[in-house]
Amino acid sequence: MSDGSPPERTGDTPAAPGDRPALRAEALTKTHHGEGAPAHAVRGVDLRVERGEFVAVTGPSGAGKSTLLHLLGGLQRPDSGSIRLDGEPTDRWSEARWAVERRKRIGIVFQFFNLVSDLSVADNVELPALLAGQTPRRARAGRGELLDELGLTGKERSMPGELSGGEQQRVALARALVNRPPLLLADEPAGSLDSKGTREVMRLLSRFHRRGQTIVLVTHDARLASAADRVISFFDGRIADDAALDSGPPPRRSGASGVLELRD
Ligand SMILES: Nc1ncnc2c1ncn2[C@@H]1O[C@H](COP(=O)(O)OP(=O)(O)OP(=O)(O)O)[C@@H](O)[C@H]1O
Repeated sequence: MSDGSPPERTGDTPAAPGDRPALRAEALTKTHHGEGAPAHAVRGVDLRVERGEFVAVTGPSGAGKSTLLHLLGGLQRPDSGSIRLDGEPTDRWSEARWAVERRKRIGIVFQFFNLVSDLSVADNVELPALLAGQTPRRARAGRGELLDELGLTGKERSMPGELSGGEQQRVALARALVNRPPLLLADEPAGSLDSKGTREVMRLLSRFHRRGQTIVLVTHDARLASAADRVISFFDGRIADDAALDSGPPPRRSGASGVLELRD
């Protein structure tokens, strides 16, 4: 229909009032054109994530998990398909608009922390808050609260290079969450950590989830995935399985496809 018409009904879900999943992707595709043959990283993915849901996306290397997460966070653009955040279509968002919206409503954490190496811990965490328009006083207060909660009090003036991997990842989490984004996208957030660091990240994600944080987590790690409500198996650019987990560890196999046959 033409522009200006009421929001379209798309996919198999009727557009009921108040029916606003945190995230809705429809028929997403993305092909990377690099040196060699084109990589069909995401091939027609439909995904719905409810508010407050914790979804783990797992699958073999090269399956397209990171690409999917990048699309969901607007870090890459799909070739086709659509993404709605809280029911709002993002298809026409410019890069600048995505940047603004990310600051407000999407926290992103990567495997390699992506901290600014020549800024202190405090500044790394406050920066997104300041960029989002918070007053310095509020940014400082938010930073203090989060660092406290993440067990990093006393590290404010440290530089990232002076911290352990686990500490740096906690700073990255603080930075992703300082604007209290409704949605957290995490790409292998414990990928470079030892088992203690992995446990820490898992505990923190679970804690934020219990408070209502919506989380989409890409991970190879079955332990991390087991903290989620739902595990999506991604294979060859597509969702091969999508299964709810019973709450609380240990996770159980769900059905014949064995979605939790994950190995470290
Ligand atoms: N920027 C890029 N340019 C070219 N090809 C890319 C690019 N990014 C990803 N690819 C290719 O797209 C496919 C999917 O990659 P992606 O990183 O999304 O997979 P993944 O499941 O996250 O893998 P891993 O678990 O190893 O991180 C791979 O074949 C990869 O080589």
